[in-house]
Amino acid sequence: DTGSAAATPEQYDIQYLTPVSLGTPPQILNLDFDSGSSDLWVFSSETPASQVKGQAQYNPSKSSTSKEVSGATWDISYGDGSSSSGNVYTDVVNVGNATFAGQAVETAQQVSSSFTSDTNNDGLLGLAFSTINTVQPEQQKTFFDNIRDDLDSPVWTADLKHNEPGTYNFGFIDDSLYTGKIAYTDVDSSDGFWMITLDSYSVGSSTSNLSSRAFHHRPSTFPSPSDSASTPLTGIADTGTTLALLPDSVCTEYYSQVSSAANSQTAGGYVFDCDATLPDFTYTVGSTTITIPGEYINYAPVDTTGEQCFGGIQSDADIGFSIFGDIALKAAFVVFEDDGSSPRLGFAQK
Ligand SMILES: O=C(CCCl)NNC1=[NH+]CCN1
Repeated sequence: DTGSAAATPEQYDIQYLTPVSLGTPPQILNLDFDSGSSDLWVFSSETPASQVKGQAQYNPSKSSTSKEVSGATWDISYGDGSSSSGNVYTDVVNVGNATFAGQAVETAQQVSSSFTSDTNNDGLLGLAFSTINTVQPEQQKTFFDNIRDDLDSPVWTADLKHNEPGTYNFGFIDDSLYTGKIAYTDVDSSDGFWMITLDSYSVGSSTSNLSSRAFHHRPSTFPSPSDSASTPLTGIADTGTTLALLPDSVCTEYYSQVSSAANSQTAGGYVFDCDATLPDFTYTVGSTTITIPGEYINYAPVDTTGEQCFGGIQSDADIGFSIFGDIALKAAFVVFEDDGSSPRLGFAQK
């Protein structure tokens, strides 16, 4: 079995929506595929009308294959402070022809205001590890965990793009979607996330040739060997988070290259003049180097005046790890591989 479906960005690539078929006859909802969480939940006939603003709603009573999971409930909160909760059914779920008959479909009886106002988002499809699925008393499996053994290969891939539709594939690696080689790195799934360590990063036109060998009489003004060219970054690959949330030291290093940049309390992060030229941000996984173009990091205007813009790189302070969100992932072809025992993440240029 394999599946392939489009990942279409909302404005400013704030999130990517993918059509999913639920039930019999098919009910199509557009869901946010989220490698940072593990619940498949949908706006439903059980969602109060006051909390629905244009979203499509899954109606289990209109599906001949839905079954209520008696006594099961779910309740989830996300890193951005949004939340939702409700009941649980199983039903047929089809993503681009990859199908599972008994997928847990979590129906929302409550959604927080940011979901209500997100009118095109009909729910989330979690793709982190099932150990953090929130259904009680019997935890449920993610769509990927359910279909993994039926897939040609135990992988799903993300080819997210800037301001244009990309692709989520299940069960196969489409070699036409990337260039060069895919470099893999081990995943620590102990917290339920696709947590990895990037080998290094660099800001702007790389100074990484200032290796200790090349400048053994390095003037004191040159970066020391501990500079970014060899500093690792540990964080989660999270398709459900819009920005790249990185350590304060990295943010300081990055925005020190942008003369108009300031860390604004009122805006909630680093802002700069919208006409600023931003440096690229590069990260490496093994022998593969991924460059996020500076223009991707000029994320969006702060307000309708369009004078100040909000950065795509922001601080990961108070989270405990970095979050490599869409800003970081859309520059790469990303392979999420899990054979059930030793998960890996693969990165390639494209
Ligand atoms: O919640 C997180 C961060 C986990 Cl540390 N990512 N996924 C998501 N979905 C909606 C908003 N954010």
